[in-house]
Amino acid sequence: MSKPIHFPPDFIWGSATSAYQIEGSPLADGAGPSIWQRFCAVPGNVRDGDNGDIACDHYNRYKEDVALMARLGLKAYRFSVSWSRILPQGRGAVNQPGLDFYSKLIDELLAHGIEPMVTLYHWDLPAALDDRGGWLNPDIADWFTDYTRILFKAFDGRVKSWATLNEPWVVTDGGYMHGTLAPGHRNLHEAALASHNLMRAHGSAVQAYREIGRHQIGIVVNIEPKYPASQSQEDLDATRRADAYMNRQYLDPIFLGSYPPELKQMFGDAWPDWPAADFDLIGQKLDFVGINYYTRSVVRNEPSNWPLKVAPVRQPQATYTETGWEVFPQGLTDTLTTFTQRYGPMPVYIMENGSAFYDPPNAENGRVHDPLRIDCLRKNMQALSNALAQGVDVRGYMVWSLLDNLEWSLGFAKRFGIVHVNFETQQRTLKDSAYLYADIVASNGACL
Ligand SMILES: OC[C@@H]1[C@@H](O)[C@H](O)[C@@H](O)c2nc(CNc3ccccc3)cn21
Repeated sequence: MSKPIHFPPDFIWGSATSAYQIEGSPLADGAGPSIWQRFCAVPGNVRDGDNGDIACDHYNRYKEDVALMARLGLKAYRFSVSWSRILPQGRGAVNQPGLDFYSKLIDELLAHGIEPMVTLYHWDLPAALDDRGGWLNPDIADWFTDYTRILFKAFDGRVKSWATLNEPWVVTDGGYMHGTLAPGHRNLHEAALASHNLMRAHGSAVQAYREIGRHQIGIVVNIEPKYPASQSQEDLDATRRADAYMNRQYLDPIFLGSYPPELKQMFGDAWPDWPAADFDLIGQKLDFVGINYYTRSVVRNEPSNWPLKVAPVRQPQATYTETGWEVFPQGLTDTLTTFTQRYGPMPVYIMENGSAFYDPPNAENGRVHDPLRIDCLRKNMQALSNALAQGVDVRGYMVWSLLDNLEWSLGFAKRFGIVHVNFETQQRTLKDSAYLYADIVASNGACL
């Protein structure tokens, strides 16, 4: 028996995207290249040789896309700023046309009554900074802070919600541990260093915001709850290692003043004793935490798997998405209640939640029927409502994603949008899930 679904009257419903995945025109109007421009140019890095040169052409079509958001009745829109549009060299001279684009986007959103929620870094590091070591160079904390100050000064009068980083775990694990994402490194020592520098940069930017800003700032982390495949000690230990590495690595230093001890055990001499002063910087008070939830993982011990010695266990009865993620809405409830138990009550936003399924437009009527995405959305709404009923202070939900877009190294083949994009014609078509989401927004969930 499912529990009654209820959301607070001021609950904020929105959608989320990121710059490199939707904008296109990466070098337009003086912008500099990012590490994703470089990564996509290396054959084999991205499926089908896809890249962000055009993507959803949002750089030119942002007014059309804001009108879509208004058509859906969205109250907020989470987007990221491309650092190298603002600072083509990553630091130094400001590119005014880059600032102008985001200023126009923000004004268009506000004109439609849609709150802009800005992510300052969503993986697209300026290539010029990568040439100076990127996240491996301790100076990046200052480079990032200088960049964020420019945006705080330019937009804090109109932007009331800022997030420093999107998913430092993915940046580190994909970009420096396994090399599956830009900049494509595979090095344990580099992964540890990049991870810590990301957190130093985060703390430094929050510190700067406290001097300049008047609204709220937080961080966005991905949480994938881990469940042991068995109650054997090996599997219980493996589950704890996986949870420490993916879920606690970034929130513990912010809220508890130290990294999970499992990290030193896993990384060995690749994990130094970080300076105590760094934790004062990292531990800046936040106004909210953004959580991206997609799936859970059932974990077993696997000694042969570098470096965590864990392996996922597929669940035979479960539904899996096109990205191989189990549909497990209970994991959303568990993520939120566990967060509150570990770090205490504080405002939380679900900044990403969605699913990739293959839903081609109907040849006759052009409609895009996406029943599996609808089922996933409905179940996640129930799970979110259950977390609220258990007292978790969830303030809003941003569906990932507004548009089908460039799914990083998976290219355009994996589609998360509630709006279908024909990448040849750039035609947008509301999927059935978009109509449902519009009803959810309009009724504040009462339609469910
Ligand atoms: O994969 C869907 C989205 C992606 O398009 C967003 O840019 C990114 O913020 C995002 N994060 C996750 C969840 N975390 C994750 C886990 C393993 C690999 C990659 C991402 C999913 N997504």
